[in-house]
Amino acid sequence: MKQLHVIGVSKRYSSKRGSVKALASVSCSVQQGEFVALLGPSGCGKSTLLRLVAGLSQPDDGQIEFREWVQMPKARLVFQDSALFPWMSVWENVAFGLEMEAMPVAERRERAVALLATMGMADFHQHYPHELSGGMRQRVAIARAFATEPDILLMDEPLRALDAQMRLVVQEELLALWNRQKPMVLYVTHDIEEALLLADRVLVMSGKPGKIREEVISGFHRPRDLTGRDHKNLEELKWHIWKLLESDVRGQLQSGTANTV
Ligand SMILES: Nc1ncnc2c1ncn2[C@@H]1O[C@H](COP(=O)(O)OP(=O)(O)OP(=O)(O)O)[C@@H](O)[C@H]1O
Repeated sequence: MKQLHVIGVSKRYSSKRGSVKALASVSCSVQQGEFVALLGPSGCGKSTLLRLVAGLSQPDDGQIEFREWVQMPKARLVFQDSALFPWMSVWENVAFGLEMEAMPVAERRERAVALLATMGMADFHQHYPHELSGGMRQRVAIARAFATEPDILLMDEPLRALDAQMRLVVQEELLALWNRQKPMVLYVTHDIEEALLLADRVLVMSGKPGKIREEVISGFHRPRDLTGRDHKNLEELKWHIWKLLESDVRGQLQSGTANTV
C-alpha cells in the first residue's frame, strides 16, 4: 500500500521580526486513497505542513517519506483562491496540467470537457474565468487538480470563500471526484463539521508551535450525507473536537491574534 509518512518534522521561519517555530516534531501517516483533514487554530502550521508534503519547502528536522511508490507521486495543490489563467478558456484551464504532461490537444480537451460535464459545467467549457462566479471559478480549479489524476491532492481551505449552500454542492462534487479517482487527500479547513463530513480521519492540531494533538476518526458511512442529518454522532464528535481546540482559540482571542478556528 502506497503511503505518506511525516516523521518528526519541524519547521522554523526566520524573518526581520524574529523567528517562529511553525511545526514541532509532527508525525503522521496517510494511506493511498485516504481522505484526511487537518484542523487547527490559525497559525498552527497547517499550510506549512501541506507545503512540506508538496516539496515546496524542506523541513529543518525530520523527514517526509513516500513509501511503496515506484516513482515520486504526483501531487497537486488547490488553494482558497487558486488563480485561473484569465487568458485561457475554462476547458484550457482544466487541461493545463495535461498540456504540461504533453497530452495531445484533442485528448486533453476531451478529458477536460468530460470532467466538467461530471460537475454539470459542460456548457461553460468555452467561457473565460471573468465570466464565472467565484464558486464556479473554484470548481474549475478543483477540476484542474483532478484532471491530471494526481496521487496526492493537497487542499488548503479550497471552499472557504463559498457561501454555505454553494459549499455543500461543491463538497458533493469533490467527494464524487475523489471517489472516482481515490487520490490521497490532505484537506486543510477551519470548519469542524466540514472536516468530519468529508474526511476519514481528522488530525486536530494545536498551535505555537504546531503539533498534532489528536486523531479523530469520523467513521461515517459513505456516500456521506453532507447535511450531517444521517450521521448520529456528528454533534458529539464536533463537541469533542471543539473542546480540543477551545483553549488555543480563547488564548488567541486574548492575545489578539485570532482569525478563526
Ligand atoms: N514565509 C513565512 N515567513 C515567516 N513566518 C511564516 C511564513 N509562513 C508562515 N509563517 C508563520 O508560521 C506559522 C504557521 O503558519 P501557517 O500558514 O502554516 O499556519 P496555518 O495553520 O495554515 O494558518 P491559517 O489557518 O491562519 O492559514 C504562523 O505563525 C505564520 O505566521
